[in-house]
Amino acid sequence: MHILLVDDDAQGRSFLAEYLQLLGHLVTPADSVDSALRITEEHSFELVLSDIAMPEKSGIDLIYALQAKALEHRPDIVLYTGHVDLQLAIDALRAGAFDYMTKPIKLDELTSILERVAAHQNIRLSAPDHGHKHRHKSSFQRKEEHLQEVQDMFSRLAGVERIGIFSEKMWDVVHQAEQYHTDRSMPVLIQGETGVGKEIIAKIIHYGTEHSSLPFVDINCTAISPTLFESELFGYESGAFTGGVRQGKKGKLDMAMGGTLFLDEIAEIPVELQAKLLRVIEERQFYRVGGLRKNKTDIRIIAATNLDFEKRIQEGLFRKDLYYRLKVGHITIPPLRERQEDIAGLALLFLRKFSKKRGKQFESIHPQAEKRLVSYHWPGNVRELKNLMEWVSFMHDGTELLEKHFVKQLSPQKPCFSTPEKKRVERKRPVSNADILAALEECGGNKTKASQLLGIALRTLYYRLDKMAS
Ligand SMILES: Nc1ncnc2c1ncn2[C@@H]1O[C@H](COP(=O)(O)OP(=O)(O)OP(=O)(O)O)[C@@H](O)[C@H]1O
Repeated sequence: MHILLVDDDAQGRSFLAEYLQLLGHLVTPADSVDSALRITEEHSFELVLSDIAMPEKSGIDLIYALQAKALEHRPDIVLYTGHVDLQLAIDALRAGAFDYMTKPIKLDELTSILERVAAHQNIRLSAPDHGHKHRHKSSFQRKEEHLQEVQDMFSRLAGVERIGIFSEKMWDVVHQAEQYHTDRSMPVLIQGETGVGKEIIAKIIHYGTEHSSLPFVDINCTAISPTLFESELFGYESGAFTGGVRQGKKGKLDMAMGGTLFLDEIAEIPVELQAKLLRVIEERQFYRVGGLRKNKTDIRIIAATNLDFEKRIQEGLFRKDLYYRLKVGHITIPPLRERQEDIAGLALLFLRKFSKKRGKQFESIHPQAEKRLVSYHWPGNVRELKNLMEWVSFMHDGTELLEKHFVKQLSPQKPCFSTPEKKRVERKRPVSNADILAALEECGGNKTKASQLLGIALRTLYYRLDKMAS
């Protein structure tokens, strides 16, 4: 890579330059932000590696100045600083830095960042070209190679199932998650529509880069009744309930000790439990149901929601103090339709995975089919795309995914049922699994239509289907 190295300290600069050259990179040094900006007018770089604190302008000023320039090729920017300051790191990442390091720079950390920048730059260079069929195909093949590289890296880093990241917006999200991983005391709130990948990001925050073997315990706040919620979360002492286990039971807080408690769908936690949860987070201790002894906690809290928190607060359904306590760290995952660069890569990843599982041949996606996938609005986000690819590899076979394989499954932009509200009011009993299957059949497998027919949220339908499948 061609690296622009910006540091006012000549000694530090030459030490770093020497190391980067030893790794085979071409290094251009600069001693200030202004001189770096002048150099970028004549040369193009894959990486700008810069100190944050410099006498006149800072590394963060450099990010903004580079963003304002119409560069032919956009470099990734990595900043470093002598102060361990999480806020500064967050500011740098928010400004658009690719990553952040603290001095003294650890060479293995630097090497791993360089590898990630190289993979990221490769993805940029292989952005799909929709103009010409043959160019399109070769760019797709290049993308497949990089996809492999990136997936391998993520399965290694996060210790979770293979994930695909192809858009800059998602790379930014992943970098923020890795940054939050470094401070366990900071609660993190993840917001985003249903199916965008909030749980995956929660796992990256938890597992981080060193494959944490500490527990990751999740609790779905919508799936448990208020009475059970308390015993699920706090556990109970022996004799607390008639019918409870004689020797008592550990709660999720106990199970998550030393690790992470992931509170999914947090905005829907009953109001009466919010004060108790706030107390646990603030005091880091809790009572079991029926217990007299205080138990200490040492857990990281990550919460997620797809609801509008501000609205819940205004409606009196969520405590403001708990909201602010949870969102000390904060990540928003954009919906899939706002990161279209992810769609083709993820579709191919899922298509191959499910084809392999079912002994089918699917290997690639026809450009017309890709165009259709990319232009669809994906109300169920990545989960909907994943389910669609599973359905296709179940129903069809071939080497290339064609538009006709899936087009009938896509829901129209506008719901086809004009009176979903009326239907919702008419339903008096809870939706059973049989109702769900019947609705899906009636709607030809289209989940958006089926959820409207049933009068339940699309995400509730996905949740119920996941439960039925497991
Ligand atoms: N980047 C990705 N790569 C691979 N799979 C992904 C990615 N993002 C999401 N998925 C898959 O999509 C599905 C939905 O993701 P996840 O459960 O993390 O979403 P969520 O935002 O937590 O949804 P909900 O709000 O409904 O709980 C999962 O099966 C997950 O594995």
